[in-house]
Amino acid sequence: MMRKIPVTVLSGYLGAGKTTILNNLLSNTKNLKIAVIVNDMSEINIDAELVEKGSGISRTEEKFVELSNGCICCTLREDLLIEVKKLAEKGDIEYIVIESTGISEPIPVAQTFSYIDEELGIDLTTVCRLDTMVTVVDANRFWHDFQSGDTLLERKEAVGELDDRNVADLLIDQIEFCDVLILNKCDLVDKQTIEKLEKVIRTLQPEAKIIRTSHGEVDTNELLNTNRFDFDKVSNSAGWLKELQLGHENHTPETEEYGINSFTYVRRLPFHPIRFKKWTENMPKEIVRAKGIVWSAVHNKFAIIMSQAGNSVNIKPVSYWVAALPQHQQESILKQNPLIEEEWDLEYGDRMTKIVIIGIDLPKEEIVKSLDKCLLTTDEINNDWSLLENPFSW
Ligand SMILES: Nc1nc2c(ncn2[C@@H]2O[C@H](COP(=O)(O)OP(=O)(O)OP(=O)(O)O)[C@@H](O)[C@H]2O)c(=O)[nH]1
Repeated sequence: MMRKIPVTVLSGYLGAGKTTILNNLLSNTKNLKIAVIVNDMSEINIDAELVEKGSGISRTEEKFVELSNGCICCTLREDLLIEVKKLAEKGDIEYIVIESTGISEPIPVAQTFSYIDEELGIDLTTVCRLDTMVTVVDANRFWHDFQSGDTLLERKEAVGELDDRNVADLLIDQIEFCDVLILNKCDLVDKQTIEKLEKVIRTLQPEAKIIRTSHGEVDTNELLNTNRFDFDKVSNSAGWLKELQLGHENHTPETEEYGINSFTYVRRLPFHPIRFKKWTENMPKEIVRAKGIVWSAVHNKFAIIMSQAGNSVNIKPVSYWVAALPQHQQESILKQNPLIEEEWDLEYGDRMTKIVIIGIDLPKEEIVKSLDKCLLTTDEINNDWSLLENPFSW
């Protein structure tokens, strides 16, 4: 059987230091035949030039595949698939490193290597093995970018006019889906700031290996052939998800260094949709990350997902409540999911709100009180909920 080519993917926001890390890596692995796939948004593909010059490795040993005018995660997924397959079939490549654009999300890239693409009929899992998903974070710019509230469009970094992603959402996606997280540019930040940032990132991403670097200098063994990647494991590695799975209503981590803490807000009553929406528009500034399932009184059929990062809040329907499904479906779902059955309420079924809140110096009691004020009052519970106004566009 053909040996599968290991693949490392470098993600990270624009300017975090991906190219610098790649250059260091290439100059330290001169005996390994590495193919580099560089995906740059700009027309001149500056990254590829830098890689070439910086590494000093000849073209015979290196293969550069530049994917132009798009980003790996969406428009050029097809290109990526085809390029990787071509490289693998050539047979003289020992390793593939992909530097994704600063605005690409890691999950679709990982999916490209984990599942067969039905449309193109390409199955990379037979020729490649995703080895490590690396996310590079700029320790100096992180808080500035995270709290900016900017969208990619405002920064002229979007894929197109319809790309409404927020910088904070992108940063959180990259942090929450990785095996190795490089906290780069530590030379520009004082030690205490780095310690605190690392603790926050550790809370957002409890599983990944965190490595502090300056000028992208990192031991190659931390990036290549680490065998760290596992799709299910990394999909469940986000801090908010771990906290949710713990299932303790008032769970508090043992260490609260730097005031970083988290808790889960759980209620079995619905929110008044307008009051809840208002709450999300004025969230306490101490909250860094909040995510969870919400039960809104005008949306009794489907659960809503609320995801906040920095100044960005997304609220949208996610799936039907099991209790809103026909009886026979309910029964088969409950049979397969003892956890849902365990939490089943005789009147409301699986409808409930569970929000994980992660932050710094969180005024927990105040937050809980303000959220409780969004719940339906006893009077409201006794009235017809369907008459409540729906403030959302869906
Ligand atoms: N002071 C300092 N500067 C750094 C460090 N790492 C990278 N830089 C500089 O930061 C700038 C951006 O670095 P790149 O490696 O190009 O970042 P990138 O993530 O590849 O950027 P994009 O391709 O635009 O997404 C360059 O000018 C680097 O020289 C670091 O650790 N400390």
